Amino acid sequence: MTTAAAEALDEQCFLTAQSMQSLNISEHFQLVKLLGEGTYGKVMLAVHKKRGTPMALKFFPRLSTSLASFLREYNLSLSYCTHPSLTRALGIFFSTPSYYVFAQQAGSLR
Ligand SMILES: Nc1ncnc2c1ncn2[C@@H]1O[C@H](COP(=O)(O)OP(=O)(O)OP(=O)(O)O)[C@@H](O)[C@H]1O
Repeated sequence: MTTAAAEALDEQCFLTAQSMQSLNISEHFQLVKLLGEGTYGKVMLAVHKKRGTPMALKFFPRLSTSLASFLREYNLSLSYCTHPSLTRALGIFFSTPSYYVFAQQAGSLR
C-alpha cells in the first residue's frame, strides 16, 4: 500500500468511527445460519427484519479485536468491493456489547 493510500485509509477509519452505532441485533436482523469462520471471528447469514434483505454479517469479537483493526477491515472491504470477484460490502456496520459487525452481500464466491 502506498503512503497516500495508507493515509486515506486512516482518514476513512477516523471518519467511520464517528458514525458507528450500537445496535441490538435481534431487533434488526434474523440470524439464519453460520456461513463460516475465519481467523478473526464468524460469518452469519442474516435477514434484515424490516426489508427482508439477506446478507452476510461478519462478527469480530470485541475481546480479541481492537476498534482500529475492525474499522480497517470494514473500510478495506468497502474499497475492494468494486472488484467483480469479491462480495460487495453493504455500508452497514455497528457494534453490540460483545461484537463489532459489518455486512457484506451473501455470496457463494468465497
Ligand atoms: N460474504 C460472504 N458470503 C458467504 N459466505 C461468506 C462470506 N464471507 C465469508 N464467508 C464464509 O465465512 C468463512 C470465513 O470468512 P472470513 O472472511 O471470516 O475469513 P477468511 O477470509 O476465509 O479467512 P481469514 O479470516 O483467515 O482471512 C469463509 O471461508 C466463507 O465460507
